Amino acid sequence: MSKEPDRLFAQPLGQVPDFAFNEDVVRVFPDMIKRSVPGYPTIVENLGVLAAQFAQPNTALYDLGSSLGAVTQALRRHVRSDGCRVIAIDNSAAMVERCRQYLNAQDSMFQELLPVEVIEGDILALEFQPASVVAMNFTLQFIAPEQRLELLARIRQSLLPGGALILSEKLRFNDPDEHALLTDLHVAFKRANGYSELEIAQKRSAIENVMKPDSLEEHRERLLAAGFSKVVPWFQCLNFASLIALP
Ligand SMILES: Nc1ncnc2c1ncn2[C@@H]1O[C@H](C[S@+](CC[C@H]([NH3+])C(=O)[O-])CC(=O)[O-])[C@@H](O)[C@H]1O
Ligand SMILES: O=C(O)C(=O)Cc1ccccc1
Repeated sequence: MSKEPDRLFAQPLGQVPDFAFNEDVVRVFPDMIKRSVPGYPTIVENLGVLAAQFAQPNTALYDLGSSLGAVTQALRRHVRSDGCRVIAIDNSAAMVERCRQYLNAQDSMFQELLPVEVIEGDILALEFQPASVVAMNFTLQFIAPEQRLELLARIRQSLLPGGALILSEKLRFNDPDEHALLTDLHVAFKRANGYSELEIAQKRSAIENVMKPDSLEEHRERLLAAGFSKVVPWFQCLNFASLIALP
């Protein structure tokens, strides 16, 4: 499968277009996300372990904004509860097409994997079925800020007792010094992973209009407003974190 390195922002682009999950991004996505998101492999691997603790028999497990299905693969490998199925959804046709190929490859390599359905669609228009695990791994930050609370409230309503939402996001920080420090350290992480100053600068301007991170405090308050009873951060690496929200 694709091992193509991410060079999408290596040449001067003049006007940098807004970031979109198109075919060019799909081709380099595994490399891009690993070199851009500190802790990403650890989060994905442990998401499967966490999900296995919350999964209830005969329920749906959602992977919202599934991209190439990395989280779906972890859910299928780790969850052992009877009668569970994974529903992966993404609104990028290019992502969904490649995701289905990766999942077919996973099917041919492992036995006893959970069944999976991959939907090309908008999570804002999704009719949720009763679910025990909802994973949103770096997807909420791409949803328009004014639509986030309603989406989380609908997820909360679909969650069964004993289940959980696992939410991973890039964070903003209310304290300007903390924000500057962790942003600088994230740039150092990208540099250490081989990105040039030009690549880092052009990617920053590509995502600034389409990806709007919130602070941990904003996440906690909104999750409580959406009806969740408890919010527990379980991972943070620099300005990237993952939370467990309990119904
Ligand atoms: N409204 C929407 N409806 C459906 N999908 C959407 C929507 N908005 C954005 N997306 C999709 O959400 C995904 C976000 S990437 C998730 C990584 C993955 N979870 C991973 O763990 O590898 C995060 C990142 O690239 O930083 C993209 O595939 C979008 O097409
Ligand atoms: O690259 C960045 O700076 C990010 O914040 C993460 C990211 C990763 C992949 C696509 C878009 C944003």
